Formats: sequence, structure tokens, C-alpha cells
Amino acid sequence: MEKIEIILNHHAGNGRAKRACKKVTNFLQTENIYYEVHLTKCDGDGFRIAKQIADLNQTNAKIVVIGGDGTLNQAVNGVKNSNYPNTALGYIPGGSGNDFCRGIKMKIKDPVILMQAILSLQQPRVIDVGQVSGAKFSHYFINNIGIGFDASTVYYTNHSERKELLNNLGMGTLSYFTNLLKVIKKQKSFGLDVDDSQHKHFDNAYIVVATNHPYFGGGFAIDPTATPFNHHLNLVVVKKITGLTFVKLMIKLLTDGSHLNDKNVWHIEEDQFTLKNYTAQHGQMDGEELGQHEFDFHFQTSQHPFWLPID
Ligand SMILES: Nc1ncnc2c1ncn2[C@@H]1O[C@H](COP(=O)(O)OP(=O)(O)OP(=O)(O)O)[C@@H](O)[C@H]1O
Repeated sequence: MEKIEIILNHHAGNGRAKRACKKVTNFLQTENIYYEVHLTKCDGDGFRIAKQIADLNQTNAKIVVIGGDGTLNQAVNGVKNSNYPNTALGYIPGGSGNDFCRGIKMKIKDPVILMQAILSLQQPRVIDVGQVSGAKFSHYFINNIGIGFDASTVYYTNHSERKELLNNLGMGTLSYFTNLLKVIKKQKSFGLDVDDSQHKHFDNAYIVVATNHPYFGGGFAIDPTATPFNHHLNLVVVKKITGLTFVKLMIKLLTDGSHLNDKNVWHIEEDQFTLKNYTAQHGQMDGEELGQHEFDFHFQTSQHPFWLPID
């Protein structure tokens, strides 16, 4: 008999994940499908629980994560650090941003229909994930890692009193956007070295995003050409610009993606590269804060199997 091991972050999406889980478990009960819900009780629990379940190596079970991108990130890392790193993960989005599902072009929005599709899959789908390593760590990410502007935006959004209110109104993206204005005032440019097949130095980097697919911040297409199916990561570096030039660039980003052709924007698509910045900057990984540091990161592509119905 098949078993569904649900990892639930009931805080994700200000209750969205909890509501999705309720619908899914009602459906599983009606269908007499055996399931267990594992609640994340604190930050980092997604990693611990996913690792523990993967280590059981149950051939008749599917692990399904219900939460936001941060919870899925932890679950991927938990499984990758288990004794069975190729254990597939199902995912039902319940966060506020849900950029991973946008990036893989997941068409099904209803959690019950998605659960039905996950149940009917015979084979998992292998999707690219990024791998980042430094002197003392190695970590996988599903969306992107940002240094500077977007990471500061994540920082100010997480520490903003309005986030919860706007999320409750279904306006999580607006919450991110209002904090952009605060960051525009505060974020300074910084020195950055990029090494791929060649070396490139920036004196005035401002937005730096290494990305597995187009989206960050709940639907902003920082690199519309990125795809999580080509075994490459994309890197976008926007140089410090101000005033009307910045506004025009943002309009391009929000409308047709032509910001990539702007002279202040540089981007590459590679299977690996390194980034090093020279003054402490905010960092973000899949929307979670990395703190304020001088980063020296090596990036490469990896893959993971997912129980997800995508073309
Ligand atoms: N019981 C808990 N109490 C407090 N924090 C938790 C708990 N369980 C998980 N978390 C933390 O909640 C954070 C946010 O989770 P997640 O990213 O899944 O949701 P989200 O931010 O609403 O969604 P998205 O990233 O898609 O916008 C993660 O850092 C996770 O570690």
C-alpha cells in the first residue's frame, strides 16, 4: 500500500500551506490513502525531517512537501544529505512567492488536483537545482542566490511589519515591491569578481543574482532566458544606476525582459562560475537570508528528481 509522507510548514504563505494541506489530507482520507503529516516546528526542520524520511528508504512511499520555496530548499538539502540522495520529492506550493513552481512552469494550481497528479506519476521528473559551495559548506538551491540589492530587499521584507498584513491581503508581491523603495535608498554599489571561462571585475555591482530559472521575489523575471532544464545556471549583474535610468530598467524588467540588452546589465549562462565580493553585503538563497558577508562562492549545476507533473 502506498504511503504519502507530507512535510508541512504550516507557517508558509501565512496559512496558505496549512489550508492546502487540509484539502489534500481530506482528499487522501476519502480515497483511503495512507498518509502522515510531519510538521516543521522551527527553522531547519524541513532539512531534518526530509533526511530522516529519506533514510528510511521506503519503496512504497512518496514524500510531498507543502510549504514555500524555503521549505522545499530545506527538504532538497535534507534528502541530498541522506543515505539515499536520489529520493524524489513531491511539492505542493503554499508559500507567498512560489517562484520554483513558476520557474518550472507548473500549470496545476489546485492542491488536490496536484496531489492526484503526483499519485499517478510512475517516474519522477529530473529538474536542475543549483549547488553553491564555499570554504566550509556546500548547499543546494532551487531558485537563486542573490547578493546586494535583491538580498537587501528580502532582508527588509522579512523584517517589515507590513509583510504579514500584505500577505494576508494576498499582496505578498506588493510587500516585496514596497521594500524595493527602501533598498533603492540604502543599497550601495560594491566590488565583484566573476570567474567562469574568463575573469571579469565590476567596481560597481548593485544587483547580483545566480539563478536556476527566470524568477525571484515572487514573480520578477530577472533572467527570462534561464531554464531549469538545460543543466546551466544563469548569472545577472546589474551595475549601480540611479534615478530615471534605474526606473527605465525596472520597467523593462517588469514588462518585456529587454533589461538584459541594457548596457548596465551583464549576464552569462554557464555550468559553473565563482563570485567574490569585497564588502559585506546581504545575501539570499531561495528567499531566505544568508546574513551580511563578503561572499566567495563557487556555483555549479546539479539535478534532483521530483514527483511533479510537468511537460
Ligand atoms: N514551525 C515553524 N516556525 C517558524 N518558522 C518556521 C517553522 N517551520 C518552518 N519555518 C521557517 O519558515 C520559513 C519560511 O518558509 P517558506 O519559504 O517555506 O515560506 P514562505 O516564505 O511563505 O514562502 P516563499 O519562500 O515561497 O515566499 C523558512 O525559513 C522555514 O525554516
